[in-house]
Amino acid sequence: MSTVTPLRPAAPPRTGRVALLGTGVVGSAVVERYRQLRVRGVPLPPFAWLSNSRVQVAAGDCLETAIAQARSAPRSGGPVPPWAEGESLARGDIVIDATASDTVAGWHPEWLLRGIHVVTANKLGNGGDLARAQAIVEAQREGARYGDSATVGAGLPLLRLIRELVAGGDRIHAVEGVLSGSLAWLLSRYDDTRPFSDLVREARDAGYAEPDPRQDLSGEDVRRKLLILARASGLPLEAREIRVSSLVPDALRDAAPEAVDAQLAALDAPLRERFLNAYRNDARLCFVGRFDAERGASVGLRALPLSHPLASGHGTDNRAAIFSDRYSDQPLVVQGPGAGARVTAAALLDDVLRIWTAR
Ligand SMILES: NC(=O)C1=CN([C@@H]2O[C@H](COP(=O)(O)OP(=O)(O)OC[C@H]3O[C@@H](n4cnc5c(N)ncnc54)[C@H](O)[C@@H]3O)[C@@H](O)[C@H]2O)C=CC1
Ligand SMILES: N[C@@H](CC=O)C(=O)O
Repeated sequence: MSTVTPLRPAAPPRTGRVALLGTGVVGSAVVERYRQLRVRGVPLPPFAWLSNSRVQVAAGDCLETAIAQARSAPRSGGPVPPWAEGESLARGDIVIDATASDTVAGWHPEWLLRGIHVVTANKLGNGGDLARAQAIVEAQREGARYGDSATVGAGLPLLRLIRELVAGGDRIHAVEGVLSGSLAWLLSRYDDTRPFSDLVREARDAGYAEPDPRQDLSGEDVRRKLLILARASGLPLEAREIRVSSLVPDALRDAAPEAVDAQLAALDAPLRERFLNAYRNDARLCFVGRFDAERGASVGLRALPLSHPLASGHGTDNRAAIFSDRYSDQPLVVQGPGAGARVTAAALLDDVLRIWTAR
């Protein structure tokens, strides 16, 4: 009798492509990293197309040409985004959202329901309206996956850690931390030798700030991150339940987008006063977000003693302490760079790879 080694059925060919929305600071870094990873032989899905608010461009053979074409496309005032009318997405595709657009975030649940995986740096998916965040969780039951590592800490393993603790049966009691990379950078650089507003421009040019830096300075960006973390912890928090102390004076808050730069100097005097008060008391200014399952949630500037664990980071470092059943006395602490195009792009492509290689 001959022995026959059973043949393994051939693995079905992989279908699915990647498409990118947003060709700004983060989107451009995604394209750059995608190219580098391909050269190194990392197995990534083929690139179908990329789009911004003006145009949709097929990736073709040269991604650099495609992104240059998209970035130089003239402004279009149409009400419908170009990708909504252009080549569509199909089941198994992975769409990367590198925009700050509420319209795009509104599509996340719809794409998931259609079997399209979503990978996002845009926090308005699960860090905005609670109903949308819940729809995103529901829609994943259909099989498509949601990659949101980039939305908190620019990919630091903080969100993942919370989900793993929850999956292991731990209850999260509180999370407290410095969750804004741009504000961490600003407050670690500010020493009253240059106006605060100058540093804000530098943070914007370095790619740490939001497209509108008022989103950082008002605490709105940290509020979104706190919502994402709280919801991942099982707390269905609404934006209005977080007390936010904004750093933005009224004149800057009310400025039209094109007038923001000219109004940034309104930040200088109040920030100088807060800095000098902290300095005289041997304290350091830190912008801190905290949610507590029992005591509510808040976001704002605090003067912390130099010995405080949250006062120890450098540059864009985020630092977050997780208190849970198993980490009740000594918190679990995560620290590392929490803003910047390169770390964010890496987090997005990590999620793409996780989805692509798990199929
Ligand atoms: N810079 C950072 O360190 C981090 C940024 N993020 C997030 O990444 C996202 C992108 O940030 P940036 O690249 O700095 O912004 P950006 O302003 O440089 O680029 C935004 C892009 O989105 C496009 N866009 C806007 N509306 C669109 C629409 N309806 N359809 C298609 N494209 C549209 C714009 O045309 C532009 O290409 C934001 O949500 C931000 O919060 C997340 C983590 C870290
Ligand atoms: N503007 C954000 C960028 C990352 O989310 C920040 O400053 O942390």
